[in-house]
Amino acid sequence: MKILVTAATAAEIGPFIAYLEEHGQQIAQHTYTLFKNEIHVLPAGIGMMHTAYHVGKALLTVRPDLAIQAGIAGCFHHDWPLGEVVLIHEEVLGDLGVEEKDAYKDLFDTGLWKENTPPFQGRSLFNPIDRTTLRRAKSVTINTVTGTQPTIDKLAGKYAPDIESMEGAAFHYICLSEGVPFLQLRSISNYVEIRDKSKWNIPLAIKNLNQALIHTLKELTDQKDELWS
Ligand SMILES: O=C(O)c1cccc(C(=O)CC[C@H]2O[C@@H](n3cnc4c(=O)[nH]cnc43)[C@H](O)[C@@H]2O)c1
Repeated sequence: MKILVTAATAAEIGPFIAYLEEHGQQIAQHTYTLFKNEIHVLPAGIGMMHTAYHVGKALLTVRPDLAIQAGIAGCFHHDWPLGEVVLIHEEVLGDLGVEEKDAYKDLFDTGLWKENTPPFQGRSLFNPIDRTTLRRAKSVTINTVTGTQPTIDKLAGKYAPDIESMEGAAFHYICLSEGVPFLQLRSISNYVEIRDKSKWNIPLAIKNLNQALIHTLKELTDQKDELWS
């Protein structure tokens, strides 16, 4: 299988790249063989714009059989442990819309976007693949990391998300539009709360994310024939 592995920053998949260098074989720039797969590695940049451009271009040039987005993320639930890796099965957009009086309306509320316009189902971008042992989670994608109580209340009340990232919805949209099977793995580095970066545990989140990524690739290789049936 040809597999594209993308992250916002190289640091998030640093241990995975080190693993590829040690256990795989480099066959071109950013390209390795591992477990009989051809792995293309792509740090795409933070945010939806960079993800849309770089991942979109890679889908068209590499034509992978599977795309994996791996990254750290914020979590809305304080009883989900820092460092847990989850599989995102549903994505929504959290800050694309208009402010009107005291209310926030997204583009579906305004009528500028219509529900169920492909690849949306309702107002969400779902991943039809669901075959890992990881906890499934719903994520909201935003442009500004949430750090105040009114924004937490707005997002939690409107979308009931588990997780927050800055790229996930763009990744789902691109892969669904191009018909490329995909997985989005997110490791919890922090809680979505009033901002205090000293409480984030990025090293733990990155360590667990990369272990889960390697484990997932091994599992996928073993289950290759039944995965897409
Ligand atoms: O400071 C560092 O050492 C460091 C190392 C690796 C990555 C980073 C990042 O800042 C990655 C940005 C990336 O993280 C996602 N993220 C993480 N927490 C949240 C959140 O609470 N809300 C939204 N996004 C979050 C996001 O997808 C960024 O792309 C720093």
